[in-house]
Amino acid sequence: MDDCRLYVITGENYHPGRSLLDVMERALIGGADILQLRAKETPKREVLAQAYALRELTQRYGVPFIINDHIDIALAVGADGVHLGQDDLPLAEARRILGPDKIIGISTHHIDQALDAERGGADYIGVGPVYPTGTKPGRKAVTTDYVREAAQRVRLPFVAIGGITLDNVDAVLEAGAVRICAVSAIVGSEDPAEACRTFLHHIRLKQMDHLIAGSTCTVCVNGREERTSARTVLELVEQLNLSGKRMVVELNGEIVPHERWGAAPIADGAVLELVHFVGGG
Ligand SMILES: Cc1ncc(COP(=O)(O)OP(=O)(O)O)c(N)n1
Ligand SMILES: Cc1nc(C(=O)O)sc1CCOP(=O)(O)O
Ligand SMILES: [Mg+2]
Repeated sequence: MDDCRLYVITGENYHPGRSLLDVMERALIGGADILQLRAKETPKREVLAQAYALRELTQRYGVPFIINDHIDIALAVGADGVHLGQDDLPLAEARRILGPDKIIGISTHHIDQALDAERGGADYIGVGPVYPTGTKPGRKAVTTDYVREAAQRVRLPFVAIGGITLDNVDAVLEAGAVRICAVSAIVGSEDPAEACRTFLHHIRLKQMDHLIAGSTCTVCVNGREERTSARTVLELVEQLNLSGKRMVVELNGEIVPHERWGAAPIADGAVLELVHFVGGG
């Protein structure tokens, strides 16, 4: 999952007259590096047949294959894992059934759900819907604010999903996503291979921006912008020559206990308040 950048999900209603296998193979040719079978309105036996066919296709391209919702189908066809939502089988049960090696992805719409999934042993999370989308009508968009929050606070790989198109993907990447997931913008496009190539081009350009900016990021410390290569609160405190000082550290509005400084990640845009006690008595 770490290396995946472009996650493509099936959506048969988006390509009338073109076969599922043809469209998904075009996505793979364009560089999709993880595929999910999601078929909400299809009879289960048909989903099973589609799953066998996509298992064979993804194996040919050496790409992980995930089944949405149906753990039994994932096991039957030897898929690499499943994707589960907040109302699907709980993560712990799914892990018990699937064992330690299968990939389990969990949809999240709020940071608390993301942190729960992380603690519960998910392999990745979905963060969305970033924008309103006809693929999940009626779902409130979480906006790029949640993407930004996930980028700062979640250590697990996450994929941004929901209403992402070639017109808005830069804003999602700018918010800190490094993995993009899409249905309609890819399988509904005239040329899914070209759509994938263009998504990947945007993703790589953003990766290059990060490299060019070096390994530093901009954080706001007590109201002042600082560039830092620190990746944790502990490293930042050391870089500011404040080690050993009695201090309370607030990261993005939350106090970080001293024993967690070494594990508290700092990402671009982090806001820190370092309250440093001077003198005694
Ligand atoms: C990568 C990814 N993220 C989110 C979802 C949505 O899953 P869920 O919330 O269970 O909703 P349905 O897809 O089942 O309608 C997903 N499938 N994949
Ligand atoms: C299936 C799904 N899950 C979402 C979530 O936020 O959990 S958004 C979504 C739809 C993604 O399709 P499109 O790229 O066409 O908007
Ligand atoms: Mg589901």
